[in-house]
Amino acid sequence: MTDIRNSTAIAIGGFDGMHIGHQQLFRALDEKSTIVVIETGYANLTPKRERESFSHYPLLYLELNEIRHLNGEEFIAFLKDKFPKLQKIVVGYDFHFGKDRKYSFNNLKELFDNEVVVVNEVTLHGDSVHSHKIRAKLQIGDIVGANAFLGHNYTIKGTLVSGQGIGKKELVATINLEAKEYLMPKEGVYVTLTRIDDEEHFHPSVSFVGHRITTDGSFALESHILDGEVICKERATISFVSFIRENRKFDSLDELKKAIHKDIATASKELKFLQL
Ligand SMILES: Cc1cc2nc3c(=O)[nH]c(=O)nc-3n(C[C@H](O)[C@H](O)[C@H](O)COP(=O)(O)O)c2cc1C
Ligand SMILES: Nc1ncnc2c1ncn2[C@@H]1O[C@H](COP(=O)(O)OP(=O)(O)O)[C@@H](O)[C@H]1O
Repeated sequence: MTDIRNSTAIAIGGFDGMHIGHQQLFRALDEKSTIVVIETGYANLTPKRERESFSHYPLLYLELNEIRHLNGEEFIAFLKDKFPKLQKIVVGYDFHFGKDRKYSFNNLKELFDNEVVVVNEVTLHGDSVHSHKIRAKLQIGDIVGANAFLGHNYTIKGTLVSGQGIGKKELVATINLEAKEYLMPKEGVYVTLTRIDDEEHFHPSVSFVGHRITTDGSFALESHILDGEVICKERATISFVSFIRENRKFDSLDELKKAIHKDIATASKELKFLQL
């Protein structure tokens, strides 16, 4: 296993999302590098250790409370203690640290006796890429926009829970998931790809996020697999591709069923098109 104490370069930030702005920082790292994650407790795009799926560098997690009181000199000393061979610190143009976020990259440059790389603002179509903007896009169902900022599909890993038991009998079979640590996209129906347990591949799927206002009104995150019956034992991963329609209250299960079949046709068509 890599010993992170041998790292010669680090990138620092919150890194919720591991979006294209963050990826730009990682490009400035060297072979022996570590990503230093400052945990604020608000990460809900790539909560906890999910950030690890989006980089091959090891990650060191620091609680914000551990470092928020440090002044510039103390912060550098803290980093040097963790990384005795440190030669390069990589941060973005808006990186701040210390009490009241008082210190910026300028202070790092003044105080660190080696290289400080400051990555310029990463934008997409003139819009600055940030985690809070990705959250805002997901909350209005703009999956395509969120995915473009992320540089990958928005992905939720959930644990299997039981549903109401009417899906399979009266509608279509679904895998019901719980994923409390993630930001839920706007309520509605989505074209998705779903990975079951530890399978290596994703299945084409259509997913519902929201309160089942037509049936029992409870909240659900559920995925219907399009390429045949599957058995899910413990968990599944939903990768969001695009938004199909809003959540609706139907007058009967029959009408809901018709709508679901239309959703299935939409998702199949879009995913076939993507695979071409
Ligand atoms: C593709 C799809 C679309 C759905 N759309 C709606 C909807 O618009 N309104 C709603 O109340 N429930 C919707 N549902 C959720 C169903 O109400 C739910 O699957 C049904 O209540 C069965 O739940 P169960 O799996 O817990 O038995 C949708 C489910 C799927 C798979
Ligand atoms: N759009 C961007 N362009 C360049 N650097 C960025 C961008 N977004 C974040 N960074 C840098 O990445 C690191 C992590 O930032 P963080 O505050 O966690 O991201 P966000 O602003 O997306 O929540 C910081 O060093 C920050 O300056």
